[in-house]
Amino acid sequence: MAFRTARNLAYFSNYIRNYSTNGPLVNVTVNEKSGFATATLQRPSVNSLNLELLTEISHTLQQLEKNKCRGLILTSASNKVFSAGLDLFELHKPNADKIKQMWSTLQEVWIKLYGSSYPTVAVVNGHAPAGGCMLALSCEYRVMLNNFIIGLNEAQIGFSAPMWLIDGMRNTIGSRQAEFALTAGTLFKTEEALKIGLVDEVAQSKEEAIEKAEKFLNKFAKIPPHARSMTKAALRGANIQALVRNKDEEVRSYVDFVTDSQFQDSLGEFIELNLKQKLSK
Ligand SMILES: CC/C=C\CCC/C=C/C(=O)SCCNC(=O)CCNC(=O)[C@H](O)C(C)(C)COP(=O)(O)OP(=O)(O)OC[C@H]1O[C@@H](n2cnc3c(N)ncnc32)[C@H](O)[C@@H]1OP(=O)(O)O
Repeated sequence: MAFRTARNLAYFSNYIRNYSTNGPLVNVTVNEKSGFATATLQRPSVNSLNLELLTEISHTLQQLEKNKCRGLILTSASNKVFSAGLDLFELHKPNADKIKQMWSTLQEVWIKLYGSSYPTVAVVNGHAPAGGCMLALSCEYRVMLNNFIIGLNEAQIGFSAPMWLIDGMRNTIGSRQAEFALTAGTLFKTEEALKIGLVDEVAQSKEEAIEKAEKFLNKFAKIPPHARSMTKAALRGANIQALVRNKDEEVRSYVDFVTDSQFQDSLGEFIELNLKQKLSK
């Protein structure tokens, strides 16, 4: 067991509380009874993933792994947006070095979350396009609130989701649905997402969603943690290894792609059409 004594659990809780004070963009709390951690993304206003937020998520996941977390609930402080995906303003006319770091940190986040030894649930309490959907897909279970959207809309913005993310979508909703969804860049409403299996349960409130998430995590209470994590690694390891082998090459091609004028034009159009905040000319 990860926490054999109440003292261990108390130490872990304090550790996480202390750690959380250092992270303004991700707040981590631990339920002392269950030992489950809740990581709440809180970058105003839509948790768009810039380098700072990605770095903090990556660091949080590393700390949770180190401290033998018993289960993670990933959610948002906003009651409208879980995460709006990559920060589109940072992708526009970018500094190549920063984009390089951003992409490489995004890969790290996926590797750590998708490959975590502990069980994970996304409480999707708001919209989750693109990178927001990626975070949810990396978890083992998704509980979503009604009247929001989720999906991989990269095609609409002018690029393709990377292979590891396509595989995650395929594993979750099946090849045929994934092909339809990815080529059209479909964003699904909560009920539609439930129907195709992109989310596992729907909840009417965040409290209900957290209850459902805890119920999922509690399913593993009697399963030896090492057996659970070995099985997860066996199921997910090949996808992770494929990215690890190709990490640097993918960063290089992503930087080339994003800095190209054709992508910049289509990104500019997407921002002008879809976001309230406009580009400074
Ligand atoms: C080769 C590369 C391969 C793969 C990459 C794969 C990984 C991931 C890629 C991505 O994540 S790309 C990002 C895609 N994101 C989107 O398409 C989301 C766009 N945003 C929206 O659709 C909506 O804003 C919303 C998230 C549904 C929320 O709608 P709502 O009406 O509630 O809010 P509003 O539109 O008014 O936005 C509030 C505020 O937030 C700013 N905003 C929104 N999204 C982003 C974003 N992605 N990046 C930066 N900023 C964003 C928006 O401009 C508003 O700002 P303001 O308050 O200052 O006006």
